Amino acid sequence: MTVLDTAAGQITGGPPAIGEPCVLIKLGEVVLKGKNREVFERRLQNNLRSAVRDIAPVRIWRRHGVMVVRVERGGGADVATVDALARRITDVMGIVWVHRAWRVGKDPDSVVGAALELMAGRTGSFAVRSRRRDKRFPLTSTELDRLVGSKIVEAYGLPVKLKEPEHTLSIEVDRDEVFVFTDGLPGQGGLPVGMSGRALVLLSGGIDSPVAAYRMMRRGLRVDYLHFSGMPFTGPESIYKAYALVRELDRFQGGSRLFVVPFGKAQQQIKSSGADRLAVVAQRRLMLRTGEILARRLGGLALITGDSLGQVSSQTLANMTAVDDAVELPILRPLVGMDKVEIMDTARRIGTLTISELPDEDCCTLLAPRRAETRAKIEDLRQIDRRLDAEELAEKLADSVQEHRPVYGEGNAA
Ligand SMILES: Nc1ncnc2c1ncn2[C@@H]1O[C@H](COP(=O)(O)OP(=O)(O)OP(=O)(O)O)[C@@H](O)[C@H]1O
Repeated sequence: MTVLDTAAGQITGGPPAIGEPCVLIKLGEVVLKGKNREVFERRLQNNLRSAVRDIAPVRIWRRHGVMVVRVERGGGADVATVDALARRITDVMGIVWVHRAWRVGKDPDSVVGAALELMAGRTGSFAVRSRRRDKRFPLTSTELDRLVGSKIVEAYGLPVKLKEPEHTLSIEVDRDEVFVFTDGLPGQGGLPVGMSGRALVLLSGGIDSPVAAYRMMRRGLRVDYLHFSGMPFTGPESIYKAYALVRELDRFQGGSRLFVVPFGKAQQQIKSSGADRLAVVAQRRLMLRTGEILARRLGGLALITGDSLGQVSSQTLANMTAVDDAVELPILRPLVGMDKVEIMDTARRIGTLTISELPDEDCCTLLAPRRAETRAKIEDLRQIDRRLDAEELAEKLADSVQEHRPVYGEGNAA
């Protein structure tokens, strides 16, 4: 266990001398939820507990607009564990800032000890900002700022800069304790996963659909994933990619499920139905029909795709409308107004870009016509569907689905 020797500001062995390391969380839109706030916070607390389950058992407290995550008594509240908790919590949706903090007693020495530990190893200017909610504390906020500031200068020689410092050390004096923390890590924002219900993501091996999944989880949807492979006419590479993508995305919700449908034979049927220039849109309609059946079985309320208006010929407004016509569930397209560069930036940040860029034999290349239709007519597509008996075909495809659990565990939302 690591702890601090307050006088020297050094980490040494033994039980904590100055207080308890913990994590402070600033909530995002949850705070705007009025009467529903209670429900949102409960959901967030459940998600937090599940997300950190393999690091440490935790207790979560609400205090003055923040949440405090503390390791359960006997759970090993050392600095390294709490650092790991803070990093993991940055992936839990619904949180704006995550601070590794010290919860200390209401005496100036403990506050100084915590401040020295948090500032150890830093370079650049700093400022101390104290807030005193309990006026019985022996120092005013200005006196506390000065005391802690001078100890940091003495220990580490860092320059004080009150305007736009590189580091801000915050001290909050509450009724029973004091919290000391630094700038912290940005969270994902948004709403807690599970708050908005459940939906099914159509996940190709490409760049866009993983970003679409991320954006909808961030709006509180818990998602399942559906991938169509070209099997038996392609290799399993696209499935491996989908698997790797789901593993990466799982850190935002936990317990993700991937459903895979071998789609090669259905594509052959589309080809021989004479769909020609309409083949890509007809195929997309069949994918969504299949997705709708599966989503209903899973309790999903919507389908999610990575379409972005005008990005490829199948994503014109006319073609999207023609796809919508095949299903009753709403199709959510969170990327519809985003540029490719913006989508790629997000993919890079959430860690899916390098996986999406790996080569694979996409199922959809099997069907690419020489010139794809950009203004598909719904009546023509309905005719193709009748020739295919699309309703029954979609049922068969949904029955042929194979379920995978790329990450084991129960997930962090109900
Ligand atoms: N093989 C597939 N399995 C599951 N969904 C798919 C598949 N192919 C396409 N989709 C869905 O249809 C959307 C549009 O696919 P399309 O191939 O036209 O565009 P894209 O820009 O290449 O998308 P992506 O980058 O997600 O592959 C995808 O974002 C995805 O939601």
